Amino acid sequence: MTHRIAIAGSSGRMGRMLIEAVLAADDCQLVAALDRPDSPALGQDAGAFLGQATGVAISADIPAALAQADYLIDFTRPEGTMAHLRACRAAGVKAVIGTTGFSDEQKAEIAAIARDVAVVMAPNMSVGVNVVLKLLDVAARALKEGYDIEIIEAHHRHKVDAPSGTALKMGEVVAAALGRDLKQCAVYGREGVTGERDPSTIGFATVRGGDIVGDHTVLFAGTGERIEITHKSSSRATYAQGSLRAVRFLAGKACGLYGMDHVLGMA
Ligand SMILES: NC(=O)C1=CN([C@@H]2O[C@H](COP(=O)(O)OP(=O)(O)OC[C@H]3O[C@@H](n4cnc5c(N)ncnc54)[C@H](OP(=O)(O)O)[C@@H]3O)[C@@H](O)[C@H]2O)C=CC1
Ligand SMILES: O=C(O)C1=N[C@H](C(=O)O)C[C@H](O)C1
Repeated sequence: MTHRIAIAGSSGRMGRMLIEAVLAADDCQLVAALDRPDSPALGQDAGAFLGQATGVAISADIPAALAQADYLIDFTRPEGTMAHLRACRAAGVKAVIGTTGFSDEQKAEIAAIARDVAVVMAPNMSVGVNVVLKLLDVAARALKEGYDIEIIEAHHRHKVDAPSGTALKMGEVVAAALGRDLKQCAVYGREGVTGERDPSTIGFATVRGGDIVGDHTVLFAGTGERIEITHKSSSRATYAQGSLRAVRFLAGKACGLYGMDHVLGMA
């Protein structure tokens, strides 16, 4: 079976990685590449950055792109993803969403759209991070008492949202395992005279610099010992390969909102 794929944000860091992965996959066909209406890349061949002619020109015409596609893979920004998803619902095109930084209202709208069309959404498509999420559930349940929990993430200088979607997901997993609500217990940075640490909190620290692809550590700090569970990405190819696994998973689904835990058989 050939999966006909449109890529949104095709000139972005992930967009390019996805185009390369789709072109290399025997069971996938690149049928459209989208960018913003003011992008200087419009009209260029989607494979130009690889020195490859694909015959697919980068365009801003969302309905025309989706008319040729069975799937859209979207790593853009929340407002872009929402516009693309509404068009996916209208066109009956399944979606893989990697974008992070959605508001609660946007997440609710995505869930509503997924009642009509199948969607995989995950803040991190790598197999490794999704295994780490399972490890965190086990660790948090075992370390319920006497351990302070801090989540530290580091990314490249171009990242616009903080904490990362992955760090927030890690916080949600840990909070759920402890029976806490992340919205009530998260502390996003500290400054000045903060007072002693409240043991019921989950702290977040964000580092931005250079070309760091994506590092995440969850620290369980007790008395006399500490446990650190760390994942480090050294290539965006893992996110692209995870996205193609999500496309193949969606082939068998008509509607519903799924995560990478479903795709990887770990739900
Ligand atoms: N789930 C996962 O595994 C991963 C998720 N991400 C997430 O993916 C997203 C993109 O990351 P990255 O590729 O590094 O970002 P880039 O900034 O490199 O690329 C974003 C692309 O989306 C386009 N874009 C921006 N805003 C809009 C819009 N409103 N409508 C349509 N297109 C738009 C950009 O165009 P222009 O340049 O013209 O603005 C660009 O082509 C981020 O949210 C990031 O956190 C990243 C890696 C892995
Ligand atoms: O913007 C990035 O680069 C990344 N974003 C995702 C996130 O916010 O968690 C995933 C990965 O860490 C890379």
